[in-house]
Amino acid sequence: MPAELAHIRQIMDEADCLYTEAEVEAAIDRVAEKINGELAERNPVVFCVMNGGLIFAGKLVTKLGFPLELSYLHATRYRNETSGGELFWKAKPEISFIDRDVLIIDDILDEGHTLGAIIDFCRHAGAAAVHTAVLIDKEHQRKARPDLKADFVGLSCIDRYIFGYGMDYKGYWRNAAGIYAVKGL
Ligand SMILES: O=P(O)(O)OC[C@H]1O[C@H](OP(=O)(O)OP(=O)(O)O)[C@H](O)[C@@H]1O
Ligand SMILES: Nc1nc2[nH]cnc2c(=O)[nH]1
Repeated sequence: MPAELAHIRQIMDEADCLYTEAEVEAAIDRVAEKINGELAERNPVVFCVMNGGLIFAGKLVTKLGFPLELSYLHATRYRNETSGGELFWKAKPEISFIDRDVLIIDDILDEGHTLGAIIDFCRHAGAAAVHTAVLIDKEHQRKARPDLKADFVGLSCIDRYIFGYGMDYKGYWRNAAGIYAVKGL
């Protein structure tokens, strides 16, 4: 086994489980119920933020009981590292959302640079309203805009580097069926 892959396996072996699969699934159910209550009549355009938003968005939208259009955008600032840098747009939204409600779905609200920039982008591009859903909100005092909260939040977590349910450790373990914190980070 390549040394790098052994390290990736060891990360899982030593990680702390913050939320089990059952706990995350229950949180996704709760978020879906809230969105069904608030957006069912708004005909939103839904954007998954790639890559991390993939699992949460995929699971969430199947629980939304109203017609919606689903697409993606790709903005990244961690680029498989464990600390963030400049936001880089890999793909801007292709579906027009001028004068429409938009729902942005992402995995994690950490410092908030990513979600803030996406919200700004959608507003400047003519969205009527921008709604945001994140699977998990990390609790600390380093938020880029302390007033920026996601409208729909599944879970919250302590200030550690986490992976699973779409979130990666060096590009791996987005597939982990639970949310884990890396030992020592
Ligand atoms: O709140 P912030 O500190 O801005 O961090 C949150 C963002 O970081 C992750 O994306 P990342 O840049 O790692 O790309 P990825 O989705 O491909 O993992 C995550 O998916 C969020 O989009
Ligand atoms: N995988 C992962 N991506 C992030 N992006 C911002 N914070 C995190 C984190 O804790 N884990």
